[in-house]
Amino acid sequence: MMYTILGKSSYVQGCIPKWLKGTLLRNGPGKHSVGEMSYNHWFDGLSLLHSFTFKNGEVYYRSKFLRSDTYNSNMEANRIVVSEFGTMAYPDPCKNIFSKAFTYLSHVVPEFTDNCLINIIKFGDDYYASSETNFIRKIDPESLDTLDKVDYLKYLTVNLATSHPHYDNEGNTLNMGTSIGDKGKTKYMIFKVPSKTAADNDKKKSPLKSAEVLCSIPAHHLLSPSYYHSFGMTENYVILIELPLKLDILKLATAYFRGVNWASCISFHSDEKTWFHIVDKRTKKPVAEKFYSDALVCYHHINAYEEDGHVVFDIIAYKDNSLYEMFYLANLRRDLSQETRVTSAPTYTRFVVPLQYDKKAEVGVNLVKIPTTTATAMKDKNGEICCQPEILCEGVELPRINYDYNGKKHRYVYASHVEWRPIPTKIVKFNTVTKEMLSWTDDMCWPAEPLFVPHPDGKEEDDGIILSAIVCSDPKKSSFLLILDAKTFKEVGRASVNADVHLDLHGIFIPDNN
Ligand SMILES: CC1=C(/C=C/C(C)=C/C=C/C(C)=C/C=C/C=C(C)/C=C/C=C(C)/C=C/C2=C(C)CCCC2(C)C)C(C)(C)CCC1
Ligand SMILES: [Fe+2]
Repeated sequence: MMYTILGKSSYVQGCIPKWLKGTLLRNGPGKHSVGEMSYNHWFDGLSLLHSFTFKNGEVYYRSKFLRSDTYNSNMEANRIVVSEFGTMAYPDPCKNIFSKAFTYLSHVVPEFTDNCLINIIKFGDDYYASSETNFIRKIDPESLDTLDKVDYLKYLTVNLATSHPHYDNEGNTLNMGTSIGDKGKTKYMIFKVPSKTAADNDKKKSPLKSAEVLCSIPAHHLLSPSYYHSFGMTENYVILIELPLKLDILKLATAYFRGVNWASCISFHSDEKTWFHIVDKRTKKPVAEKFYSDALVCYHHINAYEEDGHVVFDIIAYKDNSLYEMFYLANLRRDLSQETRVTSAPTYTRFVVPLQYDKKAEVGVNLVKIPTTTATAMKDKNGEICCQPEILCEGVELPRINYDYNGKKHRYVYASHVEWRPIPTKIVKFNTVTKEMLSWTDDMCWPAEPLFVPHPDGKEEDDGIILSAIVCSDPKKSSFLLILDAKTFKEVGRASVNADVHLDLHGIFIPDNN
């Protein structure tokens, strides 16, 4: 078993920029078996936090498991006793189906997992490890200790919430969640947690106490809300994509005693539309027009911005949900043969939604008036607007931008390059205007999501560096933190870590402003 690791990097090759001060804090699945039992899916693994702290040109590494209730219960039982999205767990495996059903019915609303393995969210001055259930776990960003267990349901009626919030210019956090069956309605809720609140004076109060619902959008179908993993935000609008990738509430409610995992209650409907909801933050209402496109799956929004009366939003899109299938451990263990590869590549996709257009325009006339894009939007015979995207490139995932450009027109995107396998081998910088791609790769190196840190005196969008934790699959070499010049994508330095580094998912950089 792995314990806390804390140490100074054993050696630094190249250099660590003097101005780089702060902590890179990341989250991801770090343990996929407990005792004799294993999870079914890579996204189910127990959260392992790790951090790289930059101080006086040196790098300090730290790693700790999130001591969630899920982690503690599993460790105590020496097996998996709490269900995750891809693994249904039975605390008492000896029970027959009837007693399982009884246990289930006597806990009509079972306690969901607090194994928050996806990302780190900042609410007010607090940092939380997050997943997509109603629980988040406050953490100490310095020691990586696990603190309070926070239930969104105490403050808002959200049963699920994303791990990819947005932060506005004032530092407020905006996130989106799904409220299932509250007052007979299933709806998507956009909520805002102010950066500075009355809770600042009372450190014991959660910043979520001041959470405010900006807008609620009813789901198209009461019993089958869509799954979403992130959303987009411009200066004035929030973009929610209602995917035809849907949760079936009736199936979810019976999954436990049917002996299937929750993931089997999600399905992709290739014959349905993908709806775009554009919410005006000023009026707190969605714009009246109905915008849609063909069926697609999206986990990560890249960025969104306003241009000449249009909302432009960039996402990583797929033709189906095969990415989730690819990450089942049985598929990962299998030799990566043709059948286990994703059947649909991640594509950098741009949609353009016209907000101001000639309302008398004929059916079939392109309403997009931005000359630099091939994305279109046309009225159909029902008066709804059908959008067709522009594809900018293929094979990129885990996208990051210079976050100072979030909501504004960006040019550069940093991402993992995906070659039809779940193993990352390359990170890239993509220029959305010239379509030029710069890349970094090295033998037996698996780079994590590349994160951009701006230079404090930077003038241009790409003035800064890229940080990525590299897992080295060569047992003779150690894993390291990679630093690239964001402009040239050339290596500035690497700091080797004398410990096992896990392949993580997402994280944030916390600048040290002192
Ligand atoms: C509360 C509730 C519940 C539960 C839930 C849960 C439990 C959830 C979880 C969830 C989760 C937990 C999710 C996750 C997700 C994730 C994702 C979506 C991710 C993505 C990723 C990616 C995309 C990646 C990629 C990559 C890598 C990593 C490496 C290599 C390469 C690549 C780039 C491919 C239910 C439904 C039952 C009911 C209702 C209520
Ligand atoms: Fe994500």
